[in-house]
Formats: sequence, C-alpha cells, structure tokens
Amino acid sequence: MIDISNLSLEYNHTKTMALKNIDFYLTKGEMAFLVGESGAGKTSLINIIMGNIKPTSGRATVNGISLTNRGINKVQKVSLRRQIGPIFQDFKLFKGRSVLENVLIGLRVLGPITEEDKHHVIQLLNQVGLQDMINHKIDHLSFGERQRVAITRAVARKPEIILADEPTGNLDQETAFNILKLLASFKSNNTTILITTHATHLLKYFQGRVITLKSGQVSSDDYLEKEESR
Ligand SMILES: Nc1ncnc2c1ncn2[C@@H]1O[C@H](COP(=O)(O)OP(=O)(O)OP(=O)(O)O)[C@@H](O)[C@H]1O
Repeated sequence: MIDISNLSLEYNHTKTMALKNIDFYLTKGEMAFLVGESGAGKTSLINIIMGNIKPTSGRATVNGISLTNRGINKVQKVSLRRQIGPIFQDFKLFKGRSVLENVLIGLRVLGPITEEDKHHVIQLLNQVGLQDMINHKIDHLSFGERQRVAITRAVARKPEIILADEPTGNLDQETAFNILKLLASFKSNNTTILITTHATHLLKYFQGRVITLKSGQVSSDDYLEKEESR
C-alpha cells in the first residue's frame, strides 16, 4: 500500500538532507505512528507520499503509483489525491464557512454531492461529537473542534489512506488522546493510516507500528502492543 524504498530528499536551495535512505512498508489497513524530534523529517516524508514534493532519489509507491524524482503526471496526481485523506498541521479549513460546508467542500472535488453523501457526513459529525455544531462557522470553534472537522473532512471521502501530520499539536493531553483514538477507529474500515506525532507518551494506549525518524533516517521500526487501557 505504502512502499518506501531507499528514499532520500535533499532540499536543493539549503542543501539540507532531510531524508536519507528510508525504507518501510505499510500494508492495507495498517496503522503507523511516525515519530521523531523536530526536524527529523516527518513532514517531508508525508509531503512526498502526498505527491507534493519529489524525492531526490529512491522511490515511494503509494497504492501502485510510483513517486520518484521524475515526478508524476496529472492523471496520477488526481488519482493520488482521491486515494489520500490528508489532515494538515494548519487544518486548511475555510473561514466564514460552516462545519458542514467545510466537510462537503472536501467531497465536492470528487463529484456532485448527493443526499446520501450529506447523510454520511452528518453521521460522521455525530461520531466525532460535533452534531450540535454542524451549522457553526469554523471561526467560532476551538482548536480541538477544528481538528475534528479536519478529520471528518478527510475521512468523509472514504480514502484508502489517511495521512495526518501532527494532529495532536497544540492540544491538551485529553483532547490529543481523543483525536488519536478517533483516527485509530478508522482502521476498522481497512484504511491505511500514517500519523506523525510528538505525543509519544500517549502511544502506549494504542496498538500499531511506531516508526522513529532520527536526522532523516529510520532509527527504529517497532510493533507496539497496547500497554494500558484508558
Ligand atoms: N522547504 C524546506 N526547505 C529547506 N529545508 C527544509 C524545508 N522543509 C523542511 N526543511 C528541513 O528539513 C528537515 C526536516 O524537516 P521536517 O519539517 O520534515 O521535520 P519534522 O520532523 O516534520 O519536524 P517538526 O516535528 O518540527 O514538524 C529540517 O532540517 C528542516 O529544517
């Protein structure tokens, strides 16, 4: 599903080697946390998988689409976008629009919105606890609530892959835990999930892979058994 092979990235203008010979494989339905200190290369790797930046060498194959330094064509780019539900560090939500509109905008890129789509979105907003805020403007929501809207928008598209870049940033411990739990719950749909996070103290409550990056390299790749319930 996500196959990273001998992947390296150098930012040309600064000569920063952000990623060095990265290798790992995520199968369909697998969940992995990507951890590491600030500057370790997590966002760079996510950006390559999303097709936003090209690797300098090596290959990332995402659901059959091969991402190399040669780049991808428009058709492949559209296909990649359809398969990935991205959750960005800064959410990329639309101010002045309601919670419902923000989620529907994410679906509109895939085609006309049907009544069934709307029904599904409202069900998801219930699931993430935003049922009473459906018509509230994004501007009036708390940080954690916005994060839940961003997650709903990503999963409403029924993506094959969820990529979440630091979804726990700037959240208190309880909200961060709830966000990770929410993301982990989509594993049951056979969705492949890759989450970057600094909240390593919360990972003991989850079961899944933990891939650690250190100075652009994979320093460990472990399978985590759930240690504690909460
Ligand atoms: N656009 C860019 N141009 C040049 N260098 C960059 C760029 N983006 C990131 N870098 C550098 O690449 C390295 C990896 O950065 P990256 O943002 O991928 O790390 P990160 O692990 O996501 O960090 P954080 O946890 O702080 O978000 C860092 O040394 C960073 O300074």
